[in-house]
Amino acid sequence: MLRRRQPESHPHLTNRSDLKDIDNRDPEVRKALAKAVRDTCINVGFLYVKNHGIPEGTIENALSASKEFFSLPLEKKMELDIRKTANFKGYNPVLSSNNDPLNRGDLHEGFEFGWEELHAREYDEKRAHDDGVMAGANVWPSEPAGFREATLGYYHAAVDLGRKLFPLFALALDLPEHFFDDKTKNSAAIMRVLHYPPQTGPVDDRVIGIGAHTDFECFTILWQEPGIQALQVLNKQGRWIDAPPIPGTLVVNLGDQFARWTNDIFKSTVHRAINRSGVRRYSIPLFFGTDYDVKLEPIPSCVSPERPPKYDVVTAGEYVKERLKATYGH
Ligand SMILES: O=C(O)CCC(=O)C(=O)O
Ligand SMILES: [Fe+2]
Repeated sequence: MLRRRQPESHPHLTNRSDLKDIDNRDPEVRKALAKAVRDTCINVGFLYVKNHGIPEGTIENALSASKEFFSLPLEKKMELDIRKTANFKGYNPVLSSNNDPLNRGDLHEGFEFGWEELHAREYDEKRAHDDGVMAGANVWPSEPAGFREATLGYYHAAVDLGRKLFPLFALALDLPEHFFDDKTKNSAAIMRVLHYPPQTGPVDDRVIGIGAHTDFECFTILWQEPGIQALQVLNKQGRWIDAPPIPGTLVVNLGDQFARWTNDIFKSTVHRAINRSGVRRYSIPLFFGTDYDVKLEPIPSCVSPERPPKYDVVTAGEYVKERLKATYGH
């Protein structure tokens, strides 16, 4: 396993974790893995994972389905306009979202959905209740054929990975490894497939692929298209550091819910993406939160007289919904 190598002094992020031991129950092995993750969570909040267990074919299927979807005429895609749903599911066209309030819009289009069984299409009442302000079904396009199955296939594989990462983060916080189990029963995970058209012409710093932001949930698992540099991370010195795609790896970055759970001990890292490659770029982030009805209360060991609670307590659903409203403007 490679250890952190001071990303501040590197043009590229280098933090990597090898997840080949993620299913190993040996407490010493798990402690070592958690220790490596801990350092990164506290100092950088962004790492690459290899041996993540999501099959290449699953990634390829989701990617080719989303490429086909994005190549449909705009009117067709707009039938599923994300602004038609109260729970922010569906399609957002180029420039319809704005992640950085100082910017003029994000130069990407996306399609967003949440938990759903592959074979039981009915939305069950219990979930609708537990999801509180975020309750509501997914919406799906009628074409391309197989879009739902291909994207949900990736979703479920990534959720399996996410479920294995929560215990690792708990260990990294010196908590019992099942600390998050009762807070993550419903997989409040949102997946987006994203398309960034190439950005050409005069540079306007206020119109980029996705403006500077932190993610809203606990952590994000991000697949980015190989061979295209676009993603950047803001380091402690306020400099943008490239986070290029590394074949065979996924990016895992921490978000605001973990910052809230840990009273800012875990870092919610500011990042952005700019596609000046001259070709289309695709990416697939999957955001893992605690269940929507769960309150984001600081973990007791992260609070002390010297470190008083930094955030108001809200439920995960209220927090995510507020941020989505600010991003999509409804
Ligand atoms: O496309 C990327 O590389 C980043 C996407 C992202 O930051 C997001 O959707 O929150
Ligand atoms: Fe993000």
